[in-house]
Amino acid sequence: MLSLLKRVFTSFGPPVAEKQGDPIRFGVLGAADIASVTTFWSLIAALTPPLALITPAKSHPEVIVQAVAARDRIRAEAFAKKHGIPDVKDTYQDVLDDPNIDAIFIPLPNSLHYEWAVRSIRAGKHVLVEKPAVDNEAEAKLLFNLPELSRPDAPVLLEAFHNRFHPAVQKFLTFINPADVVHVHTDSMVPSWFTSKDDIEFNFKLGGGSMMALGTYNFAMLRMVFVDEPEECLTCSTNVYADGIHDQCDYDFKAQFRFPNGGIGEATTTLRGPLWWKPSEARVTHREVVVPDKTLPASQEKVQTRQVTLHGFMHAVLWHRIDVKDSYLIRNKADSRPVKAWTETSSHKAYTYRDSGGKFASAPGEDWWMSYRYQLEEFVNRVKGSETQYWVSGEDSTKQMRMIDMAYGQSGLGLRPTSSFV
Ligand SMILES: NC(=O)C1=CN([C@@H]2O[C@H](COP(=O)(O)OP(=O)(O)OC[C@H]3O[C@@H](n4cnc5c(N)ncnc54)[C@H](OP(=O)(O)O)[C@@H]3O)[C@@H](O)[C@H]2O)C=CC1
Ligand SMILES: O=C1OC[C@@H](O)[C@H](O)[C@H]1O
Repeated sequence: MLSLLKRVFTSFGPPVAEKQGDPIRFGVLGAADIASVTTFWSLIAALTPPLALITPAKSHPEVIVQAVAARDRIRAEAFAKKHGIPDVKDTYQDVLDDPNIDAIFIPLPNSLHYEWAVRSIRAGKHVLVEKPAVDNEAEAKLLFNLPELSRPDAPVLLEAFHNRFHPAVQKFLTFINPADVVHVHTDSMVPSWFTSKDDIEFNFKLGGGSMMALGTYNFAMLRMVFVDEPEECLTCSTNVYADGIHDQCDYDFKAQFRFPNGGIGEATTTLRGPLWWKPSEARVTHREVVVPDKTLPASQEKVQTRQVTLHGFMHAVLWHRIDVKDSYLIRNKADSRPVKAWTETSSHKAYTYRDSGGKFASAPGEDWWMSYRYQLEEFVNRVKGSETQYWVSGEDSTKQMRMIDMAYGQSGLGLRPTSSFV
């Protein structure tokens, strides 16, 4: 308990690193802050820039949050003062036009990601754009194939899929054999008192919907578990506020996808969940496989069925647990009659890559690093031309948007609208 408190406390108030070398100077577009809070969701939303960039930047020796702009300058000034950001600009474009700024963080409503990412890249800036990267696959194809991105000195562009960078998620994947996966259940939620109809998450024009806000994390887990893309969205049922205004924005959904190995991936999310928050969960069931066992007579065989569950795939720094359950059976080959059955279970945690071992074992990190901090580490590595251990490519983000489109297509709510910006 003490170590949990210490870890969480330090993750929100990390030690401040002395800035060194040639730090990357970030500009932030938008200044959502506590002043604009009306619901718990808007509190979380107001925390997006602090969580995703400002806090992680404190402990990173090569990152400075240099400038911010908001639609309202007074609000931007208050935000800058509160977070110790030196420069306030009058407009988002002014941030992009500042030669002192190297990288742009885009925590705007989803429908504005495409436009401001394109503008930033055209201004020669590196870009960290909030998830979902854009509104739909068509936008993703345009954004991630911008000619500026294939030049030798191309800027770095990353969809801020923070949880994927956390060692817990990577460790979880090491227990899975993708070819043998038959079923994956994923769920994520926030309680109903977190949200209100007025949140941007329920505004269709701004790219709202629970699949965009939370479900995309479930979808990414499915894609990572199968190491493949879904062939079809079999079902997608949704609920909406049917009031003539919010009708196209799901406040919850349940979708099922078929993957190329025949396995089924299921995602369910709600922005109007029960009172108590429940950590996100990914539960993977493998098919039965024969395990060689030389101690058995030739007439018998040993089979194993594995289930792997990651509790807390979104906010692993707060708490997570990986449960591995192997069910074994020794049976007669001739008539499948069971001879002996038993179960072996183990639980694992990985707050650092040292803990997780495997191919990323040498990657840096502390147990109090949030997923956002791990993400920032890799973003900086890319910008500096250093090796990255883990990355979410533009191709990956485009496939992610294709999956979201599949689900919205199947749901009948329709794809999120494409930007008119060219
Ligand atoms: N990684 C994370 O932890 C989280 C990520 N997100 C993601 O962050 C992004 C922003 O979502 P969220 O934080 O909920 O958003 P907010 O409602 O807090 O809005 C973010 C900012 O968007 C700006 N904005 C510009 N145009 C508009 C407009 N037309 N309507 C409303 N706002 C506008 C506002 O900036 P200004 O100050 O200039 O007025 C506002 O501060 C989304 O992509 C979401 O998916 C959301 C929650 C958590
Ligand atoms: O995108 C998000 O939305 C919901 C939040 O709980 C979460 O922190 C964030 O990543």
